[in-house]
Amino acid sequence: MRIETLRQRLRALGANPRHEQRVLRLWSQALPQTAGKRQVEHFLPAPLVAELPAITEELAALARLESEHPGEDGSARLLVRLGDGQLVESVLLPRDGLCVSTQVGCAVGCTFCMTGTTGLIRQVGSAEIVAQVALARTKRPVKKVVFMGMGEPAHNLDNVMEAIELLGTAGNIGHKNLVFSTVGDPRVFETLPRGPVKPALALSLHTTRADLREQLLPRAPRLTPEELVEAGETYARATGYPIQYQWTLLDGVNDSDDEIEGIVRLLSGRYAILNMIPFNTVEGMPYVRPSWEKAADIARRLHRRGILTKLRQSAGQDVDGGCGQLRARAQKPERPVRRVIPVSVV
Ligand SMILES: C[S@@+](CC[C@H](N)C(=O)[O-])C[C@H]1O[C@@H](n2cnc3c(N)ncnc32)[C@H](O)[C@@H]1O
Ligand code: SF4
Repeated sequence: MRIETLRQRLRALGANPRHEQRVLRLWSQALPQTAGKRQVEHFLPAPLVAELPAITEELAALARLESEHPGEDGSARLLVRLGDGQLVESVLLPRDGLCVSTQVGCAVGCTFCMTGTTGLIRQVGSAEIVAQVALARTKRPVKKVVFMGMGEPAHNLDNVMEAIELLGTAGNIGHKNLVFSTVGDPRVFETLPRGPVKPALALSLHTTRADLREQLLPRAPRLTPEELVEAGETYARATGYPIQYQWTLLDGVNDSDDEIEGIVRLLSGRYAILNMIPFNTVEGMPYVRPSWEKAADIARRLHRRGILTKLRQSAGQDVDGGCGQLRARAQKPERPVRRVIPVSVV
């Protein structure tokens, strides 16, 4: 469902913009029903008050908790069932963060990502994206939302931008705490600066070699690493937030000395943070997770060369590997849970 459809319905029931905002705030912030009910009945037009229980029930049905898989680092993976029965993953991150899904499946087909193996199944509607946040907020506070779950936000831009606008206003999330993660697409660099809520941007770079990037991200738009960084820098300067470059570290593939030199060449002097994430092993994929020592050594070398580098353990990893694995296992219950020993983050 689109948020715009919900807004139209509220307007048809007599809501003015303030009423609309109030209902959206109660929903997206998962505010307590009792306090909300008193406020709502006091402020809203009678036809809307009469319909509110049905609307509240419909919004709750957009994203229901299927199962919860706690990690050992304060994170938890949530398997979420959407209204039509499709499953997506959200992840409760340490420090009040939440990772949400923007598509069921993904058309980009990155060769290291479980979500990419199915192709695109369907878009996640803007209201379903916000519903993931509302659901998470019934469990714990959410002050940061990263669009790093299943799917490519650039391929579902209208829905993602609509959700961002709501989360950054009625949803009470600071704009720089909304993180749009993408393989990069010219439409992203045109659309994001124009929105009323400008999110922070994470660009999944993974290599400084255009030919290797085409192999690893077979159906990503053909922007070269240089073009990506140039467009990212313009956005960073316009918003005042650094670009987070994502680098899934694949042993023997994108961890060479040449790549390190390429990163220094590309990112020196840029308003940027490099997030290195050692590959989360996905069954059947031809990649190896580098040792933590090797990854830490690369991060230290980049630091010494002036590149702000963070080595990250992706959240919830001890309950399952890369994004989409929990969903894949739910679809095929015989798939075993792969346990990985958690290690500290540099
Ligand atoms: C799942 S994607 C979703 C957002 C967007 N499609 C993108 O690629 O930026 C978020 C991040 O997860 C990373 N990722 C996917 N599969 C991974 C794996 N098996 N191990 C480590 N990181 C992985 C991607 O490289 C990307 O940076
Ligand atoms: S890493 Fe992102 S773009 Fe690539 S297949 Fe996975 S979800 Fe899609």
